[in-house]
Amino acid sequence: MALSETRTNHFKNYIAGEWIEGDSQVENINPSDTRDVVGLAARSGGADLDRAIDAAHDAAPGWARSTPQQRYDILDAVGNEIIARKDELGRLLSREEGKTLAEGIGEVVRAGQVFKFFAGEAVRLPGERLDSIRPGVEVDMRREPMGVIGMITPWNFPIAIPAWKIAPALAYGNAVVLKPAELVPGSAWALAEILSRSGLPEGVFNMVAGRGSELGPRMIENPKVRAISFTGSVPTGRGIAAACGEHLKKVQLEMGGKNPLVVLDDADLDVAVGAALNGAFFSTGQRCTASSRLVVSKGIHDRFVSALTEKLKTLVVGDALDPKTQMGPVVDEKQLEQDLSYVEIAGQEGGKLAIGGERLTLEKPGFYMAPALFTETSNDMRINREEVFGPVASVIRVKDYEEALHVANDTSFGLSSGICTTSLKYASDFKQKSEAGMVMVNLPTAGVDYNVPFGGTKGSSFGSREQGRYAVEFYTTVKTAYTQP
Ligand SMILES: NC(=O)C1=CN([C@@H]2O[C@H](COP(=O)(O)OP(=O)(O)OC[C@H]3O[C@@H](n4cnc5c(N)ncnc54)[C@H](OP(=O)(O)O)[C@@H]3O)[C@@H](O)[C@H]2O)C=CC1
Ligand SMILES: O=C(O)CCC(=O)C(=O)O
Repeated sequence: MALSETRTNHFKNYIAGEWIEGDSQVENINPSDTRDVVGLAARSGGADLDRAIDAAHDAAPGWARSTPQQRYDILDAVGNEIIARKDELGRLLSREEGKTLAEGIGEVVRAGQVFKFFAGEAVRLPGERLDSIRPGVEVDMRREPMGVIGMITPWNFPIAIPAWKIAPALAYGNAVVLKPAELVPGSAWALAEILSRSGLPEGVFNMVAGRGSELGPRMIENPKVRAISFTGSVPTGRGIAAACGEHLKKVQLEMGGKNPLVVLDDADLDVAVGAALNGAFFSTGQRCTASSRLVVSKGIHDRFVSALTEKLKTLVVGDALDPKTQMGPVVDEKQLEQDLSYVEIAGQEGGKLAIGGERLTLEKPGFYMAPALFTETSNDMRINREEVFGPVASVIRVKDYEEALHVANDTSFGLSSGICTTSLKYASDFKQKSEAGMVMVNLPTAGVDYNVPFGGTKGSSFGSREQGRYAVEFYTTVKTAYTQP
């Protein structure tokens, strides 16, 4: 089933080893050119979801008994195919989500690397053995699969986020039911299509597309689903956590951020401006790790603002598939309205708009916006408390490192944080005292490695970490076995 840029693609569900139409279909629209329909995607109701969960439940015991070598071979081959097709899959991703082609291809490669990483993890699943407190008794601790894992994924990383949930789940012997975001069904479909030819037994991987508000609660209520992994907004995440609590289901949530990038007087200006530009505006600011608060000390403030403003003046906003584009469109009309409304709110609260913030009308009809930078903001303004999830950043002027640290930590979120400084003392202190799950020194707050843990503190994350070998915690349960030989 090859992808087409000229014919209409049909993004079906994948259930029990078969491609299934949904109850109805929704158009997958290209945000760079709304005349372009990327495909027609299945929209299913509860019956398809129930069948997918049944299929996963039936397949789970067999897959749990598969050998580490079988899992390695399948996951490694999936990773290889994704990487080999990076240009084609990157185009599809950028066409449906709106990040630039370079970012789309980069994300596809990341997804492939994730599969290859977890192929390796499948053959080195750790166990432990301890001496019992009783004479002659042996105690073993083994990690076993959970069973069926339900996954609910967002639109902003349409292939990498499904990949970093699916790959560890399969590596550790679980069966999967994925519900991708309705806005970006193509990339999830392409991944499912690769998995469908990978040699996985029928039912081990299933994908059902449809409205989250309908399928999400139904997935959580189903007793055959043992754990839910979610990435998305805070309100949806909170609802999922509450429902999982009621149904005693293991849950992992990755949600928003209001990530600070601290810039100190002694920072290398080019490094700081580069980190801010990348962290705040690349991927159109649609990253939970985006640097939406730029906390800048007073000695470098004016130089930093002026250099960043100059960069933004020349940032090329346009069609995601045009190689000259440096920032693609916003994902859809609703998100664009949200971004523009925060520009208005920031202005009303006294923020000074240094540049951007308006809707752009370009040659092709799309959801384009000029990247916005606010100055003279304070940390109590809504623009600095609530996640915008678009190309909007604000500068908060502080007097010194101590105030910067305080402002950085004064938030209900705690996903990532960054500091630009040439001082080892401040870098080291910040790494220790920042209340974020991921801390960057002289690097953007966004753009993480696939082989280390990902996640935050406070309102950003809940449950154990994703990615790297720490993912084993969520996707397995520990069995303690006592033996009297
Ligand atoms: N942290 C992150 O990475 C992300 C954060 N966001 C934030 O969320 C805001 C809104 O974006 P949105 O896409 O609506 O985010 P949501 O949290 O609503 O969507 C994320 C996923 O959850 C599903 N979902 C929606 N409602 C429910 C529910 N009641 N139960 C279970 N699953 C559900 C969605 O399905 P479907 O979309 O198919 O209905 C999607 O697959 C953004 O503006 C941004 O601030 C958004 C995306 C990613
Ligand atoms: O910054 C990154 O590399 C990952 C961001 C992410 O996972 C997200 O925005 O959901």
